[in-house]
Amino acid sequence: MKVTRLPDVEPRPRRVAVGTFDGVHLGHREVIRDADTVLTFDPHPTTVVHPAAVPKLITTIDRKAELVGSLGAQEMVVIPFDADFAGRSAQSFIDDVLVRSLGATHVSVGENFRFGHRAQGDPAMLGADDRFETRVVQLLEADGEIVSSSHIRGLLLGGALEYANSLLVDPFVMQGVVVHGDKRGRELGYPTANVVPDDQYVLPGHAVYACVAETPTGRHLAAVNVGVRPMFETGRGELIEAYLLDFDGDLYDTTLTLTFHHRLRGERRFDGVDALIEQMGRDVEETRRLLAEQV
Ligand SMILES: Cc1cc2nc3c(=O)[nH]c(=O)nc-3n(C[C@H](O)[C@H](O)[C@H](O)COP(=O)(O)O)c2cc1C
Ligand SMILES: Nc1ncnc2c1ncn2[C@@H]1O[C@H](COP(=O)(O)OP(=O)(O)O)[C@@H](O)[C@H]1O
Repeated sequence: MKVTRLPDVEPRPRRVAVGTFDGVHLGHREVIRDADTVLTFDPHPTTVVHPAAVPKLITTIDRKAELVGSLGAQEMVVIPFDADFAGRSAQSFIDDVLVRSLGATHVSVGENFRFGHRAQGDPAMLGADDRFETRVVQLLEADGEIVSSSHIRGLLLGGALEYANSLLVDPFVMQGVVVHGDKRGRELGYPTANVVPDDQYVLPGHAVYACVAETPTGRHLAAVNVGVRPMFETGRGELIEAYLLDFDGDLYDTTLTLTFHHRLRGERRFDGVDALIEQMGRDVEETRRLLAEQV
C-alpha cells in the first residue's frame, strides 16, 4: 500500500476514511470499510493542540499503514500535523484537503470526529456538503463499553491482553532495537534480547507474555518479560526481555518486532534463582503449547 504525505497527494475520485485511527481497532475498521484512501494525522493531533494530554500510542505510523493496507485501502495519506494545520478552519479542511487535494467523492468518519480550528467542524458539517457523500459511523460498543483507543490502552496496561487483542482484531505489536543488559540471562540458561520501551508508545502491563518475535533472520516463538525484574537490583527501569525459542545467535543492535498473543502470568519475586529458572522453563513450555502453530 502506498503512503503519501498530504503535500504530495494527487486528486482523483476517492472514497476517503478520515481519523487518527490509533490501534486500527474494530470501531476504526467499520469507518475504514469500503474506503480506498485513509486520511490520517502524524503526529497525533493532541501533541499540538493539548500537549499535556498526549496519549501513549498503540501503533506506530508504519504499523498503522500495514493494518490499513490489510483492510484493502490503496493509499494512506498522512497529514503532517502542526500548529499551522491546527489553526486552519474547518471549512478549509473540507475545501482544501478533502475536495481539492484528494478529490473525495465519499467521506467516512466516526460520529465523534471533529476537525478544523478549535474542533469546530463535525460530521453534520461534512454531511451538509453535497460535493461528496458522507457516511457517519456510530461508535461501536462491546460488552457495554465504547470501543476506543483509550479503552484499549487501559486494557493493555491492566493485563487484559487477550481482550484488548479481540478489540484490536490483529494482536498488539511492539518494536525496538536490542540493547545490552547485565549478561545475566545466559547464566540463567535463558539469554534475553532486551529492548528499552519507547515512552511514546503503550507498554503492556508488567507480566510474562507468549509472543512471536521477528528478527532480521526469521520468526521465533518468544517468552517475554515486561517489567522491572523484582528478583534483581538492576537500576535499569522498565525493560522488555525476550527469550527466543529455538534460536541461538547475536541480536544486538537489530530491530526486534514482538507480537503479543497471550499473557501468561504476573512478574514475580521467587524464593531463589533456581525457582525463577524453573518458572522460566514452564513459561517457555506454555509459550510453545499456546503458539506452536504460529511459526
Ligand atoms: C520468560 C521470562 C520470565 C521471567 N520472569 C521473571 C520474573 O517473574 N521475575 C523477575 O524478577 N524476572 C523475570 N525474568 C527476567 C529475568 O530475571 C531476566 O531475564 C534476567 O534477569 C536476565 O537479565 P539480563 O537480560 O539483563 O541479562 C523473566 C524473563 C523471562 C525471559
Ligand atoms: N535464544 C535467545 N533469545 C534471546 N537472545 C539470544 C538468544 N540466543 C542468543 N541471544 C543473544 O544473547 C543476548 C542476551 O544475552 P544475555 O545474557 O541475556 O545478555 P544481556 O541481557 O546482557 O544482553 C541477546 O541480545 C542476543 O544477542
